[in-house]
Amino acid sequence: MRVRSIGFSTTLCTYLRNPRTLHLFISTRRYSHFDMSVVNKSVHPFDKSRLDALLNRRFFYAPAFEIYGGVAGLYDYGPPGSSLQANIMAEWRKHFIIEDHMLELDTTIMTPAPVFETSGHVARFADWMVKDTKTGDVLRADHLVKNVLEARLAGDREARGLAAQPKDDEKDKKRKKKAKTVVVQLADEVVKEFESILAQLDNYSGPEIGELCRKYDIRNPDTDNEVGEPQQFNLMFASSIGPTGQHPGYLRPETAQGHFLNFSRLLEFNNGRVPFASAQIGRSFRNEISPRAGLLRVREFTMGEIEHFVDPEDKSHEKFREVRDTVLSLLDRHVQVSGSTQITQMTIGEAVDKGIVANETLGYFLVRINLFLIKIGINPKRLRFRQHMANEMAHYAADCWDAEIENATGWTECVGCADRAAYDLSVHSARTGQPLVVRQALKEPIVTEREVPEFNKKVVGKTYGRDAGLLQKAVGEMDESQLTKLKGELAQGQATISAEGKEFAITPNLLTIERKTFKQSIREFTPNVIEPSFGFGRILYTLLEHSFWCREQDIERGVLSLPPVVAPTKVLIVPLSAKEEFNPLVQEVSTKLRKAGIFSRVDDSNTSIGKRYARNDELGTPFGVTLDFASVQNRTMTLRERDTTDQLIGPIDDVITVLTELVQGIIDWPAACKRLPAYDGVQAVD
Ligand SMILES: Nc1ncnc2c1ncn2[C@@H]1O[C@H](COP(=O)(O)OP(=O)(O)OP(=O)(O)O)[C@@H](O)[C@H]1O
Repeated sequence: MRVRSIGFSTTLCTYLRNPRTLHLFISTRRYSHFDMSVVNKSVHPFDKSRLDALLNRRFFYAPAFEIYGGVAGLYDYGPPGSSLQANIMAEWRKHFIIEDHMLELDTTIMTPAPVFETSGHVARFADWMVKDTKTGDVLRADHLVKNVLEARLAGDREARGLAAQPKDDEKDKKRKKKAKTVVVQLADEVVKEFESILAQLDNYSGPEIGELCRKYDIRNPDTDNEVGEPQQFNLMFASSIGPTGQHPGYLRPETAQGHFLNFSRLLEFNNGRVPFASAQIGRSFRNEISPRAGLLRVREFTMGEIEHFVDPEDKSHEKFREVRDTVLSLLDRHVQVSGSTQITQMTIGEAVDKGIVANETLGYFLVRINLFLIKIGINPKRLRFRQHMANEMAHYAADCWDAEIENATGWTECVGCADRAAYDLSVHSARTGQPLVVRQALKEPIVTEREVPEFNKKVVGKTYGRDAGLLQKAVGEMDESQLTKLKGELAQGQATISAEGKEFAITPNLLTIERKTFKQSIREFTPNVIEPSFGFGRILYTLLEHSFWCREQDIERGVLSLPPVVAPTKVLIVPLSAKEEFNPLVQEVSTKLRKAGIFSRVDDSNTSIGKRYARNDELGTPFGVTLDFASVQNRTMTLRERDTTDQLIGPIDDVITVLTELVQGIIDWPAACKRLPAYDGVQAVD
């Protein structure tokens, strides 16, 4: 056994030469000033089929009900997928709920129909679909246009000899397959038109999409048949509650309504004060039209939603100062409407000051979302915030931004962040008669004066009989200046009022108008809601894509460079031999790691150590410790880092201390290399 000690800079160089570890290194906050342009030049270009095979082989997830033939858009997660999702959600709870003292909820999935009638989901939670005119196959209208136009642009690029950039290869291959790309050169104006349509496709209404299909002869790529007019399809799964079937209900398509319906209780819990936020992780269901994109579009998925309730007259955020200087990649609506997808790098402070992002609270959440995604391992170079265009946004929303992450299928919305104004609370309050409002004691009471009309009811009734109500209504609707004028006329003895074609003569014994003083010490208002809404399945899948690479020397050796914070297993314990004398040591290390709160697994399978590590590289296990004969004699063990395959060695307890700090994110690998000597003894491990 040979022990070699190397300096920090040598280790750091090895670490930085590897594009994957360089990415991890840079994405930690401490090194965020590094130039990211060198990242993602992986030796082997990304191959989605290899990743899919790995995820299937290692049972990250698989089609549900597979042995019955499966159902599109329904997936089961296996052991590593479940752990990965659980770890992402645990980090989400820490990053959002605990950091900002949010009030956590767990509300029901089954929801009575009146709730979704009131929220507008029954009428409007729909996508546009088109039917193949001959086979009746159903396609989502906007996705059809997107796929066909993108395929034509890919065909044009090929015809012009502009071989797609390596980065686009995967996308182009997929599109060609999906939309039967033919290599045809398009006129320059047509290319511009297509690019402009694609940049703002979300802005088109159903009938407008129908026009696009006719104008550009967009057909079903599977059959080459024409498609019919777009029709709306409601995405909610309908059900009924109770044995009589008389109480219709729906499986919720988002968790948000559960927050709004509990608003009064939450407000009371928060001592009657806003701002505050509620948060919930839970399942949602959407009957997607044609889910064919793996975890990116499914019919049942887990969401994390935050509803931040804020005073509509003050949407500042007390922690905005802390995040002002954070630079985000923004794609605002004006850029998209001009047909471009050019991203602007801008600090959130500047974006809010210039009115590009509507308010500080929305800006604060965009930064927090950005931080969270980078922390769990999303590549910041492939993350942008896209603002909704006017038609894309709900009519009541004040502003809306999507965190989009680039993957092999293009840019995909993974988090929506909307300012929903007062819409939800107002409609539920109007329907139920329950006041969903904040009552705020004013520091200084507001004193106002105004003219108040008072009828002598007996006299009015006697004089005008049934028309008395008409007269009272007309006076009641008068504004301040009309009342002042009427008061002046009455002071002269008599006045005349017209209402609905009738004339009423009035005298001071019938109506008096007096100036009165009013003191208001309570302000009542419906709070506005800022809503960040996360889909964990989409985040998990894009994270797997961003983490996947193959070793330079062997394309068959896939690695998932998941950061320790989310990796399903943090440490692999590898006894070099199955001999019984190793057992007490394996037990000891395993117990010590468990006590340190580190999830580890023992791999004592009867296979070579290299194969055991390779298997765990595919599972994203960031660290491995090897126990060999020297360990039994000297109580030392080696520590291997997944991405560099570098190894260190030290006394068992020292290695566990360093490991604990690595897993908790207190130190990174280069720092660990300063704490323990390098080991290059038994090279067979790789
Ligand atoms: N069918 C789905 N499958 C997986 N995740 C989804 C699905 N629909 C929505 N999500 C997730 O829930 C989040 C919030 O939902 P939201 O209603 O804003 O999505 P959406 O605008 O309907 O998405 P899309 O336009 O892609 O259908 C999304 O950002 C996404 O992460």
